[in-house]
Amino acid sequence: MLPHSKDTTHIVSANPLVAISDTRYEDAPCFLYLPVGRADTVVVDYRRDILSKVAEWPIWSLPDDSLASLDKRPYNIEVVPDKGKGMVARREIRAGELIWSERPIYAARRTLTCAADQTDTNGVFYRAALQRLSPRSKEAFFALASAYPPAEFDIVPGILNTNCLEICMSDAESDEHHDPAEDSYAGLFPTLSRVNHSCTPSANYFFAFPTFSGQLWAAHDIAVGEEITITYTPLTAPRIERRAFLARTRFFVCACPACIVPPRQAEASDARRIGMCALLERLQHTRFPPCVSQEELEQALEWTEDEKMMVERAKVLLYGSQVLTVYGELRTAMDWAMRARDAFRMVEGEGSCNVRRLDDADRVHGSDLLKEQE
Ligand SMILES: C[S@@+](CC[C@H](N)C(=O)[O-])C[C@H]1O[C@@H](n2cnc3c(N)ncnc32)[C@H](O)[C@@H]1O
Repeated sequence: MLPHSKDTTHIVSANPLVAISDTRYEDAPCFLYLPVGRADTVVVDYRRDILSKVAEWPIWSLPDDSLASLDKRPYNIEVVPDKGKGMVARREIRAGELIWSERPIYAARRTLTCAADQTDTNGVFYRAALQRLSPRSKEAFFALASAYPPAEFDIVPGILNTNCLEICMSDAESDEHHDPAEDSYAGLFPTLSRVNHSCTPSANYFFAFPTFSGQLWAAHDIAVGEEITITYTPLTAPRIERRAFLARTRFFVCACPACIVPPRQAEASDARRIGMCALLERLQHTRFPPCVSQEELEQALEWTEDEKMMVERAKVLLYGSQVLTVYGELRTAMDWAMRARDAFRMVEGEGSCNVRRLDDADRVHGSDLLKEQE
C-alpha cells in the first residue's frame, strides 16, 4: 500500500493547470483544474484530448451560479430524520422552477484505471486529485457525508461513491461519436449532492451541458418545509428491485411514500411502473415504427401521471408523438410533441436538447399545420 505522503503526481501544464496522476505510467489519468487561476473544479480523465477541449470551453469565464447569495436560495440544507442531511423548501416552490444550479467540484470518467497500489481503501489516487483544488472546494468536498464503512474505505472515495451524480461531457445529441457506455462521467456537487432520494421525487436532477452545471428542477409544487428529493434509481423498476438497488449501492432501506404503501397499492403501483417500462423499451429500442397503439400510449401517459413520474411522462409524450406521426395522426402528433416540449422544459429547462429539438420541430412543422388548417 502506498503511504498517503507519497506524491506520484507531476504538473504537465501550468496554464491551464494539468497534473498527471502517476508519473510511473505514461497514460495514467490526468487532473485538470478549472477555472484557470481559481481551481474550483477538478476534471479527471485519461483522455488528454478531451481535457484540452474541456479547458477551452467558454463557460469557464462565466460566473458560477453557486456563488449566488444564501438568501436567494429557496431551500435550506438541514437534518432530515433517518436520512442525515437533506434539502428542505424554505418557501413555496412552483412546478417547473429551477431550484438550484451549480458546477461540480469533481468530475471524472467512470471507467478510470489507476495503479494497483492506489485503491479505494487507501484513497491515494482521489486525494491526489483533490490536492490542487481551491480551499473553498476542498472544504465543500470534506463537508459531504460518506455512507461507506470507514474501516474498508478511505473517506475520499467514500464521499465520492456516496455523492456522485451522472454528468455528461459532450452535447450528446450533437456529437455523433458520443458513446453513452464509454463516455459516462460522474460529478460531485457541493449542494446538489445533499439531495436525498424518493421513488416519487419532487424534483429532477439534470446536467446542463451548455453551462456545465448540475440543475435541480421542481417536478411538482413543493410546500414550505417539504423535503426536496430526486431519484437515485430507475423509477420504472418495481418496488422490490428499487429497494434492493438502493440498499446495495446507497446503504439505506427506502421508506418513501411509494415504498411504504399497503400491499394492494404497492402491487398496483408496480404494475403501472412495469407496464410503463415495457412500453418505453418498445418505443426506444425496437425497430421503428414500433407496434404500439394510440390506446397503449394514452394508457402509459395515464400511468406516468398516476405515479407522478414527470420525466417518464415527457418521454412517453415525445416517443408517442413520433409513433403518431408514422400513423399519419399529424395533428395529435404535433399536440403530443408540444406537450413533450413543455414537459421537458419543466424538468430539464432550456439546456435540454429535447426542448431545443422540439422548438425546431415547432418552427418547421407547426406553421405547416396552421396553413393546413386555414
Ligand atoms: C447523496 S447523499 C444525500 C445527502 C446525505 N443525506 C447527507 O447527509 O449529506 C446519499 C446518502 O444519503 C442517505 N439517503 C439518501 N436518501 C435517503 C432516503 N430516502 N432514506 C434514507 N437515507 C437516505 C443515504 O445514506 C445515502 O447513501
